[in-house]
Amino acid sequence: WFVRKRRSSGSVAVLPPGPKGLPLVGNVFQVPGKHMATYFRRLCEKYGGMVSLNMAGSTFILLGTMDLAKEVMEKRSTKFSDRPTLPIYRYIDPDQIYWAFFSGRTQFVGRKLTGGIMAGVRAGETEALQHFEALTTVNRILDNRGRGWFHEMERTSASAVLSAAFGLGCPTGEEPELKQIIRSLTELVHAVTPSTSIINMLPSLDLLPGPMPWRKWGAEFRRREDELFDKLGDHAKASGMNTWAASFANGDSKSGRDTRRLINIFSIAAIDTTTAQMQSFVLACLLHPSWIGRAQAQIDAVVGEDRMPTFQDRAQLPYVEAVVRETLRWRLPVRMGIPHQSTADDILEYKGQEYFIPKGSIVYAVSWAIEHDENCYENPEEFLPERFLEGQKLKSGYETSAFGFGRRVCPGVPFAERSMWINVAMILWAFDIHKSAHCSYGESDTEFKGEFTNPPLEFPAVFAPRSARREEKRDKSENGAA
Ligand code: HEM
Repeated sequence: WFVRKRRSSGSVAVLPPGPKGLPLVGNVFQVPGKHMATYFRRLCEKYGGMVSLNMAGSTFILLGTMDLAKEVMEKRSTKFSDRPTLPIYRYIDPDQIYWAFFSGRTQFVGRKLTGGIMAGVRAGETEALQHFEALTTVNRILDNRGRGWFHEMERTSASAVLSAAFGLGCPTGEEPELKQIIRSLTELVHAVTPSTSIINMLPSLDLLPGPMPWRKWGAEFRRREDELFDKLGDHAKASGMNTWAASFANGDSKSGRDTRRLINIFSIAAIDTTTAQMQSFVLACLLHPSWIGRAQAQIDAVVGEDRMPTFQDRAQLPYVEAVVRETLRWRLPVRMGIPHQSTADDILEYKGQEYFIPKGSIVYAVSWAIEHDENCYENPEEFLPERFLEGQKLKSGYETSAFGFGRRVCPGVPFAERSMWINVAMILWAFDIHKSAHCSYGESDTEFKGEFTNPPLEFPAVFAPRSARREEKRDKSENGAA
């Protein structure tokens, strides 16, 4: 456990500090099955930003400040951009179509294709459909008087992605493809949370021969997902539209490699995260409502009552932008990021001490600590959009850890931020959101799912239309992005 590296200068670098573990297994039994991010954050706070854990021989390095995460994952990205594999991946993704979990050729091709797609998103190509989805959400919440709003966030996030990726909008939430994709996602997120699958914790169990439950489940999961994505791909082809699936299907044809399937991870990575973010936005309205009046005053001044916000208003609505940023900071969906793995030994100087990071270390940029670092954010538990504003303008130099770092940074950022912006703008324009009479929802971890992505657990909320005029105007709103 006392790994040290002697430098040519004669000085000795040691592993970053961390809790004492047991012989052989190290800290394995100290890391909780759920809410790992909270445990990691506590360690980062206790040990001063950088922590190491011994997980039965493999080293976990936790980075709990923005500077550390940028130094390791951005400045040293040549050594820190691999992904650790979990034993369960072998069964759920034998062909490595989930490039988010692997490195090498699939990741390279995936990112190249995504670069082209996101250039289109930045140029506004998807704004019309994102506008339409947000408008549908407002209408559905109004029609249902707020009932089912929680799952509406799932519908709108999934429908926006399925429209862009496959030309398949899901306006009712009852579409079988939407239900299948959400079921798939729930199973996947559960399986890839390091502590929830038995062979992730005890890989030697995988030496047992025969039809073990994880093998049976993995094969069945893959079969179902392939069938679903084949169906979605066929739909995209038949639509003749300029979909993301079409770009993936045509991509990298020189090598003859099948790139069609890479769309799988690209679309599912988009849904759970954006859903969690929208649900946390509503939670912020319930638990920390003091800012809402200021946001609505700006929207009212720019947009008025006679039409709904559109992407064309974005530059005039910095407060909405600040709300999106604060939601991403306050309750981010992927609280401990997706880990990177190092491919070479390294030495890092931090607070006057040299620390050794051995090759093969599994490195977490713990966003849950980074975004609540008291040295960067005053009262980090409060929801205060103003922290991103300077007077009426957005502060310059915005940075967030919510989308990860370096070569693995989330490629979907332009799409994600547009979806969040238009939904937040329209919901604030249309509704006053309150706690329902019997809702005692709080902020503790018990109110969150605590897995790989970390949405709040379902809770009721009251969506009161702000005026009869808005209610009347909502479904007559023109598609302002077109
Ligand atoms: C609020 C929304 C989102 C959040 C918070 C989020 C967060 C993240 C994070 C933390 C990572 C890991 C980055 C790293 O390893 O350093 C990631 C990777 C990824 N995200 Fe997102 N994401 C969001 C939306 C999206 C969307 C909309 C898409 C696609 C349209 C997407 C596609 C992906 C893919 C494919 C990866 C894997 C990249 C790789 O390994 O090279 N995400 N995301």
